[in-house]
Amino acid sequence: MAEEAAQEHPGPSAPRPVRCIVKLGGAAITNKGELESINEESLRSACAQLRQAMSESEGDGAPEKVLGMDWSKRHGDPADPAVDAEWIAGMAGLGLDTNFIVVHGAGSFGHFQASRSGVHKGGLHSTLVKAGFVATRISVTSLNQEIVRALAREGIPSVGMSPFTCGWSTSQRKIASANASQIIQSLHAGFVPVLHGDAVLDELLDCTILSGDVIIRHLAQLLSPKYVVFLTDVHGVYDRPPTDPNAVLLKEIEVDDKGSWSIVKPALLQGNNKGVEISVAAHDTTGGMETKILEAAVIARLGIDVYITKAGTEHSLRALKGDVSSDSEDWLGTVIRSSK
Ligand SMILES: Nc1ncnc2c1ncn2[C@@H]1O[C@H](COP(=O)(O)OP(=O)(O)OP(=O)(O)O)[C@@H](O)[C@H]1O
Ligand SMILES: C=C(C)CCOP(=O)(O)O
Repeated sequence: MAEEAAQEHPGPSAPRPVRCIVKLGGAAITNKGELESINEESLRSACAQLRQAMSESEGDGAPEKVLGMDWSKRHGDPADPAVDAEWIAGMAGLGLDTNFIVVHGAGSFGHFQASRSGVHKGGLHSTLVKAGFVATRISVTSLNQEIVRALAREGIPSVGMSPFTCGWSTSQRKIASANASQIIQSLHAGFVPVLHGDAVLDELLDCTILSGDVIIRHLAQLLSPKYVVFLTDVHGVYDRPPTDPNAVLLKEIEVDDKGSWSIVKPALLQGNNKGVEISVAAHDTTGGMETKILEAAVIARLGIDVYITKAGTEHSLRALKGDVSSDSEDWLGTVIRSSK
């Protein structure tokens, strides 16, 4: 099935517009250089900021009591988890606008297994690829479980959803089938769906890796969120890899109706048509920052603003709240928007 055809059947209609689709980038929430290692502080702060962005109360300064929803025993915990049943029974509601979708990347989970076995290139007749497919899914779904638990500890009613088990598939790496009805029903029921980049079946290649960035673009086309946020480990898109001390942060990029993009801010780079220089880690199977920019441009062309910024900063909190206007000089990140 062609990608366009896949988009014609989103399933039941969404009750109200999705407020935000957010990518928790693998580079931010994991230690990318260390196999299967979560950056606990970054994950905790991203989840706390998501809660703040969802909070319906203005806040009188007093810390809100959080209804923790992770009632499972954590590895190494001596005691059973505490469940404050009396307090829960007296609660009127969660006080959260949960109309968000979270998608996370793989970081140091999944990419390593996929690149070692070549899952992204396909060929399930090879035992190595088959084993790598299984290993990639074990790795990335274990990260998904940890992220769902971290969100649940912040009182966010999150539910994990894997593209592979929801029946999503590709054809030559492009989304061919991606039924979103379960996502829409979950939103409708007040849950926050938590998807992730995944290993999926491919009509022509047998299998491939579907990036979280591509999933976000697809969901944005289907559900028209008010804005999209990519949280990662750098402040945004630079004119060259940010490891270069002369790299300049691109603060605003415009996308025209043909999909071509141009730098608006900083003014000194306006009209620069040399493009952006990007480096991608050797074990990255989905194209790194390059994929993100391409997918972000498609989203922006729909008239949906995209914010790319660093997780765990005041700038990420503002982005999650949708509080970034075109004249926000003090906001650090890249805004990608339509020129119209
Ligand atoms: N021109 C550039 N501008 C910004 N970042 C760049 C550029 N070139 C390379 N990078 C690198 O891209 C990385 C972020 O992209 P990456 O795809 O790894 O992010 P992510 O979405 O957080 O991770 P994942 O794909 O694992 O979910 C940064 O660590 C940065 O060093
Ligand atoms: C299983 C894998 C490797 C998913 C990759 O997703 P991404 O990190 O969002 O590109």
